[in-house]
Amino acid sequence: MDSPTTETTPPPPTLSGPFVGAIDEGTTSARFIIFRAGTDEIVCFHQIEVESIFQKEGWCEQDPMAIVNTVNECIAGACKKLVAVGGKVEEIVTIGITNQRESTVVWDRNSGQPLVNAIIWLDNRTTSTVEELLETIPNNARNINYLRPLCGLPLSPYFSGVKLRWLRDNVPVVSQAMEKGTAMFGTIDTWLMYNLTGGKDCGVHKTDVTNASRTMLMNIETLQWDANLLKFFGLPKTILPEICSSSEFYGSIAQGVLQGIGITSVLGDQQAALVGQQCLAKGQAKATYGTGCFLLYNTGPSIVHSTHGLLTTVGYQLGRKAVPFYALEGSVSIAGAAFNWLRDNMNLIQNSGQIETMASTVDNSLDVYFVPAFNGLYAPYWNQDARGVICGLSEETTSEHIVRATLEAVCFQVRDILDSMHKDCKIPLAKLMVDGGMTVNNLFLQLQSDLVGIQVLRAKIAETTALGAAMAAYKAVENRYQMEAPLSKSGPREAIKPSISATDRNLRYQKWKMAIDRSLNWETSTLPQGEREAFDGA
Ligand SMILES: Nc1ncnc2c1ncn2[C@@H]1O[C@H](COP(=O)(O)OP(=O)(O)O)[C@@H](O)[C@H]1O
Ligand SMILES: O=P(O)(O)OC[C@H](O)CO
Repeated sequence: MDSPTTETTPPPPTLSGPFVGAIDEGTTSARFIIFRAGTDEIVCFHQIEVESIFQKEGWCEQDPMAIVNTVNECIAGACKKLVAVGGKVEEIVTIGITNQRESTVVWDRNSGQPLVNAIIWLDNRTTSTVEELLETIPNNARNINYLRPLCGLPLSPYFSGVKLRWLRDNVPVVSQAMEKGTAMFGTIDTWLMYNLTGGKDCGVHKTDVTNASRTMLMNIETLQWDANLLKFFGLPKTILPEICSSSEFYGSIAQGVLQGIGITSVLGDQQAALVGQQCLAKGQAKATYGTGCFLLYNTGPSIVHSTHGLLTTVGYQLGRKAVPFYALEGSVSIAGAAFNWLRDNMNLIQNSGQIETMASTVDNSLDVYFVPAFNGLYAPYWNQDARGVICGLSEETTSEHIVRATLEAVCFQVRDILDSMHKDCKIPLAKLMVDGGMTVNNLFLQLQSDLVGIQVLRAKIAETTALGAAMAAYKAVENRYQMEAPLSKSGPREAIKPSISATDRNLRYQKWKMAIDRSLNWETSTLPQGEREAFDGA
């Protein structure tokens, strides 16, 4: 008789914690990433695209409930993967939130339901609101920098206060709720926090200093809502969340797989990337290239007011009693988004993997310059009437030249910002830390280094934004954690150095400036009298 065989099942894999989770709710996608605590090691993650709704030209909205549902799906998906690789969800010690900034949600205090779709940061329906607000500035000054001493920002459709004012003026359900005291406002961090911690039943209504610094309603010195700013925008204080530091206990998750786990950090995504890149000392800077591109320069505890078109913003405040660190920011609204446009509107590419291949088949852009000012130009121009232009087309121009010119457009916009930073801070940057979706593209990073004449250092991991939120969250629960300590054991960052001459670089930059001139004020430019009559009569 055969002896019975004993079937041995392999023991399940084990992976010990502690772990830290980070929600990164970006403009194009949401993700939940689980890190090994205190390191940049990603254990697993789950990512889902979020749909934008374009109802009218220049408008961009998202469904607030879809944002919450997507984040919950990402959390569930990543936790499932954690278990699959042998980890335990109970070993997630805390989580952090990082988010697309300025995007504005208004909801009802009683039902917890949104009153309107979220107005996304790059929506420019509020151009006329800015015009109306400019009219109210004393002495007919019409100065976009009027509020800068208070909030560090110029008047622009970009910021939440302007979007809220538009909602008050144009959506009766919002203005009525504001009058009755039943409206609640939040940027995406606040909306997520409220829902994750229990919604209408017990959800906390809080934001952090970095997100609040993008509303135009927070005083950049006191870090509190400012009565004069609220009066200027005609908004009631009752709608506003409590402002907290970027690293402290906010509340606990009310239900789902992470029920009971605390949320201990909140940072706007660009500030989170500053932390994730460990730009934690004055004089360090990073650029994140995603939908838009955002360059932040750490100015330490001092507030530097830009006179060259940059924003003054809170970089981070890592604890209730911690000293806040500030940053100068150069914001570019269209970076990777220009490639989405080449794909969806122009059919020039099918996917982002093709960008580098196509652009590499030509030696240069054949003197083509593309200013993708689809919704105006942000820093340093702040010209809401600028529109996109492609200059220098010839019979020889091919799709490849246009794809390459699109990469160069992002690089030139970063040069615009670095020139402003140099003027504001006097010290030129020696190197630039880079991260974000576009930085997988090697040719792009070489062009960036060439066109600015600076060494570019690629981040070790692509998810520096989520990492920054995870670091700030862990700091709130683990006293011994040193954020400045080396995160990665995998050697130094990859450095990309300039390979063209200064003369070549400057000539190309002059051409870029000529293209910028053609793009500025396009929307409000009038035809000369004779031509206008001919046009009207046609
Ligand atoms: N290889 C590439 N070359 C250039 N751009 C790219 C490449 N891969 C992705 N992108 C761009 O990067 C953006 C996505 O980056 P990501 O950091 O995920 O954005 P976000 O945080 O804004 O959601 C998209 O706009 C996409 O067009
Ligand atoms: O979605 P991203 O990464 O392009 O970031 C959006 C910014 O926070 C807008 O200010």
